[in-house]
Amino acid sequence: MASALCLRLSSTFAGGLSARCLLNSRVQRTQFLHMGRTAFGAHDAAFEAAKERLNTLKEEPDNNVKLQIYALFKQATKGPCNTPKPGAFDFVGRAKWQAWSGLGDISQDEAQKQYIDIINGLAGEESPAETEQAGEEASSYKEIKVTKENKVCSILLNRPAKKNAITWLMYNEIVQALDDASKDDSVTVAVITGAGDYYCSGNDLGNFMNIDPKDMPKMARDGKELLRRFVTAFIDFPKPLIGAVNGPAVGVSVTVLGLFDAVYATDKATFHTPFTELGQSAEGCSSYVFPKLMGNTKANEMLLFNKKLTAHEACERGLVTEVLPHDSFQKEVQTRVEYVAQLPPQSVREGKKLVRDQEREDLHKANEKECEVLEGRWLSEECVRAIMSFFTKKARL
Ligand SMILES: CCCCC/C=C/CC(=O)SCCNC(=O)CCNC(=O)[C@H](O)C(C)(C)COP(=O)(O)OP(=O)(O)OC[C@H]1O[C@@H](n2cnc3c(N)ncnc32)[C@H](O)[C@@H]1OP(=O)(O)O
Repeated sequence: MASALCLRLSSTFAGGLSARCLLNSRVQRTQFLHMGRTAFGAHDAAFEAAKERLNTLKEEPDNNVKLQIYALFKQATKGPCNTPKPGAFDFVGRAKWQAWSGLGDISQDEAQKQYIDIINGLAGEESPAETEQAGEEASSYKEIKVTKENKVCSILLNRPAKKNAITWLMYNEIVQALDDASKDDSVTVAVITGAGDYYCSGNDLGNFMNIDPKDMPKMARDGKELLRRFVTAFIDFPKPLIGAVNGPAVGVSVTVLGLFDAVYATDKATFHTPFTELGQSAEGCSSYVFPKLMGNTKANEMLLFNKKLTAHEACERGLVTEVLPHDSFQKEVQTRVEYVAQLPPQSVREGKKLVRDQEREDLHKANEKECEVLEGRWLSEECVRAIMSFFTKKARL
């Protein structure tokens, strides 16, 4: 069943690439050349250039972006969707159909324009030379930004356009940054925060797309291993780790907060772990830590029944140390972090170790167990359907 349901949004249907396929035959090319302005739109040259640019992108766009590109290409070249809706189990076909029909009757000209804008935007993102030349520390990180200053290592989740959703790359980068901060003697404290209006929207649901059905079990195994390593990096981080929750937090970004040493939240932050809505299950050691922090019934309210907490509720339940006013959040957090940074580092490390050692083994066991259960969940029909709903814009939290 899992393989029948899994999604494959391969690049061959993503607009420009399918454009190339569409125009492969001589007849099609001739038709294309004779379509002219009325059949297409006022941006023909730029549209052609955008198609070429799409083929030269170094990184494949996210699947939902591919869907958008596909839909706009169809609308620009064929007009409004006029094909029958694919059957219930043709998930990819339905996603494509829904994306195209979702454009309604916007004109071919407008579709061309949006297609060009998206592709030019993607191409622009691939040349971020200006920020690097602005004198910032050279860094190999792509989706987080790490800065070290005055003994503080700051890890910024840096995909604001996607609400800082965590991709496979980003999980790896966070593990790498924590490992580096733990070994760097110039660092006494680490802080994690988010760019833009969100702290983090949790696991990037695109992590589960673009998978060939036969590769689903491997994807689940690899995901389990990556998640295990990710959570382990938090359990064993030896220095003080502080969360600066600058906005809403979702999923795995909430659960691992239970492994931080202090969590400061703006009064605009919310805390949401919608695992069962997504056909998934608890991770980040939350099945162990949350009941200890807040008691079983309150933990269940979050982990099983998906209750979204305000910052004050999260503080009452012990997940947040202190709620700070949004307008002075950065400044207030900085004061607290600077205080921790100048404390005698060995003393703080020994103190943290004493506390963590009380439950370290149990945390590792909880992590193992949670990852095992999740591996099975990712292969379930419930989970695949929930992710599909997200990408076809039927369901947002
Ligand atoms: C190694 C694997 C380990 C796996 C560990 C498992 C972890 C479990 C979890 O973390 S479960 C939580 C998963 N997260 C979600 O379900 C959140 C999904 N997102 C939303 O519901 C909404 O986007 C929102 C409520 C976070 C924000 O809504 P809003 O309307 O304000 O904004 P948009 O929906 O328009 O979002 C802006 C763009 O960001 C993309 N995006 C947001 N969150 C995610 C995400 N988690 N995964 C992928 N993409 C995300 C969204 O698609 C928009 O992109 P677009 O502009 O290109 O459409």
